[in-house]
Amino acid sequence: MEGICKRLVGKIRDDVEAISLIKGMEVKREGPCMISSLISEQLGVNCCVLMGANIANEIAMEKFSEATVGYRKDKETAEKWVQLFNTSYFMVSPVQDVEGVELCGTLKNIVAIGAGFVDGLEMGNNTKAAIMRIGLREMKAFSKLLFPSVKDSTFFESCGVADLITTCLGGRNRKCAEAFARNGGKRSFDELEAEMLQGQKLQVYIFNRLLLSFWMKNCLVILSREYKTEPGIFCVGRLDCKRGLRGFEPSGMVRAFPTLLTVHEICIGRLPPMAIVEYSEHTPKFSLVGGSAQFF
Ligand SMILES: NC(=O)C1=CN([C@@H]2O[C@H](COP(=O)(O)OP(=O)(O)OC[C@H]3O[C@@H](n4cnc5c(N)ncnc54)[C@H](O)[C@@H]3O)[C@@H](O)[C@H]2O)C=CC1
Ligand SMILES: O=C(CO)COP(=O)(O)O
Repeated sequence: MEGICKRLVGKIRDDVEAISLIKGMEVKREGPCMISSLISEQLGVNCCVLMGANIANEIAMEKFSEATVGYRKDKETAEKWVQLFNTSYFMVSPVQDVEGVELCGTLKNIVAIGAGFVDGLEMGNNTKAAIMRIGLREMKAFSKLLFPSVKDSTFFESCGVADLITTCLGGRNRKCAEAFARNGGKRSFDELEAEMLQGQKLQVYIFNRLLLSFWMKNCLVILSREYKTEPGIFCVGRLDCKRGLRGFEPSGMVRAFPTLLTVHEICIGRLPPMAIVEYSEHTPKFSLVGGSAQFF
């Protein structure tokens, strides 16, 4: 994104308004970076986001769907985006929660991989629904951990539960994950992506691959920062913000976000596809992130 933005610097007017349709995020050494923030910072413009249950070929066929515009402060601009995108078959609603909307569009892709594993293992609809529900709960918790301003209500908009459902039923991540599980994890995602997606790329696979390293490198930073404002809330596992990384246990993260991290472990071959249910069935130890009601 930075490379693309750099090419635009100096070529656009100051009063330009931007909107990002990119479902993903950059993971930098200093922490996660939302694409809308990156665009705002690089180009010095306000940037909203448009996310929702919007598999492209269905929209191209003008089948009815909904979408969500996430905005920061300026409702008037959000209303303009709504007016611009709204059609008789594409219904757009504004939500003042840019990070929440963008994180929904990002994190649902990880849950979709989990749903694909369930399909590949032929475990049925109840199991898939369970993974979707547990995944949604972890999406919300993880989003709020990153941005405490994220609203619960955002997860009930098109960008939230609706996008999660469509992606887990008909998306590309689900499709490749199904094939991955059918092959017992023996064929890589890169290989399956090249073979099955006809030039399309998996969504946020990179983020997924980096999830664990992101946690290792950054959770202390995030936790310490937030710890100052919300005492007692941000303790994962035996990580104690005051004591630094001493006593840090990756298993604490698994206990707090079993589904998101199990998907990661399966993708990199550390766990077999079947682990998706073995770990997800453990009740997440939300007490580990303390003040659990604030997240879940
Ligand atoms: N296809 C869909 O149903 C939907 C897609 N989106 C979003 O729209 C965006 C585009 O999606 P698609 O067209 O389906 O994806 P795609 O996989 O067909 O195309 C993505 C393109 O981005 C290029 N790319 C990747 N990294 C790059 C980089 N660092 N610099 C320059 N180019 C790079 C890839 O080579 C590829 O050509 C994605 O961000 C996706 O999250 C959102 C909603 C629905
Ligand atoms: O974001 C999407 C649907 O809203 C596209 O989903 P997939 O990337 O899973 O195909």
